[in-house]
Amino acid sequence: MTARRLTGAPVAQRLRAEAEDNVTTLRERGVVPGLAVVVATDNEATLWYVRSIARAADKAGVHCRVVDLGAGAGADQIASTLTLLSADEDIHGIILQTPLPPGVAVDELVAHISAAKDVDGANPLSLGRLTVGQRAFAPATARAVVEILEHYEVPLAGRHVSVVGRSAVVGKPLLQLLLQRDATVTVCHSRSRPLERYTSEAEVVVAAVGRPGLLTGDHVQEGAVVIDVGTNVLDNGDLVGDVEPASTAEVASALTPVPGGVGTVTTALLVLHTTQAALQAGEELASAQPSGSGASA
Ligand SMILES: NC(=O)C1=CN([C@@H]2O[C@H](COP(=O)(O)OP(=O)(O)OC[C@H]3O[C@@H](n4cnc5c(N)ncnc54)[C@H](OP(=O)(O)O)[C@@H]3O)[C@@H](O)[C@H]2O)C=CC1
Ligand SMILES: Nc1nc(=O)c2c([nH]1)NC[C@@H]1CN(c3ccc(C(=O)N[C@@H](CCC(=O)O)C(=O)O)cc3)C=[N+]21
Repeated sequence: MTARRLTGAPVAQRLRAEAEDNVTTLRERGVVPGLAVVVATDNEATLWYVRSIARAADKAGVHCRVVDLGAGAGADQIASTLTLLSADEDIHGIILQTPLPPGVAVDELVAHISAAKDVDGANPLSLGRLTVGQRAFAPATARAVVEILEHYEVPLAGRHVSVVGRSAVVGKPLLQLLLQRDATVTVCHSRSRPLERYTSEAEVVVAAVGRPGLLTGDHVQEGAVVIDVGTNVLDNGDLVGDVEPASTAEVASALTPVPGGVGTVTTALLVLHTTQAALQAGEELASAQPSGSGASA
């Protein structure tokens, strides 16, 4: 079998169109959606990612404010920045980029991002709300996986999905999104041995680990759909996923490429989430300040 390439481009294009519709609606209300990206690192890959978010936002008509606190920023400074942005009316979405300076823990800081502006689902409250089925933004990457599966009409209800990786950014929220769609889900991690025991029984396999070549054709069953979330930069500068494409494509029925797969959709979703947060902020304001006569009934 030669696997079909499930590229992210058509999925991202549809999400961008949705974001542009939202921007048009917002503009009619005199609102320019604003996304703040807080950075405290000089990590090259992160800075590249921040530039690509800023480009995508600009193209969609979303104002992107990069708040670069430098690699020497302390936890207090980052926390107060997030608190200020959470109260800033021009900002509708906030992302805190990792890695953070040594000794600064991300878990406590993300709690300073207001849930309404948490467009990358980083605040533990967002994951909690997602888990019990309340409205919350899922981390863009986790949602990107589901958007790709839905775009290519890969059924999820009643199917077995094996997710490799249990981080709060990908594995855990993805588990919730898949359960919402009635999949049966196995979540694997570094202690799941042998890994193929848990991946070879699944109709859909998602790799989100950060290790080139972790998953091969030997790990998946004939006809499986494989989603590669990994973005690993090799010494020669090449970007590769967690899945060995050649051997996997011989067994799988479909596979997302890296680059050109999940990553492209992730950025589009961050922008879309920001426009959705801006729309929601407007709706909440309207219901909090009733202006018409019927509103007080
Ligand atoms: N395309 C995109 O938009 C994005 C891509 N990524 C990429 O996805 C990858 C994962 O990112 P992230 O979730 O943040 O990474 P983390 O390092 O936070 O988590 C990695 C997970 O993989 C598990 N793991 C490690 N080794 C193995 C192994 N040998 N077998 C099975 N599981 C293993 C870990 O297990 P344990 O919990 O036991 O340690 C952990 O749960 C990275 O390549 C990252 O760059 C991430 C976010 C967005
Ligand atoms: N809390 C958190 N959220 C993240 O979303 C997150 C993170 N942490 N840590 C780091 C990873 C990495 N990541 C990428 C997103 C998009 C591309 C992307 O757009 N890639 C394109 C282009 C790549 C290229 O051409 O170099 C592609 O795959 O086609 C890549 C990588 C988000 N991450």
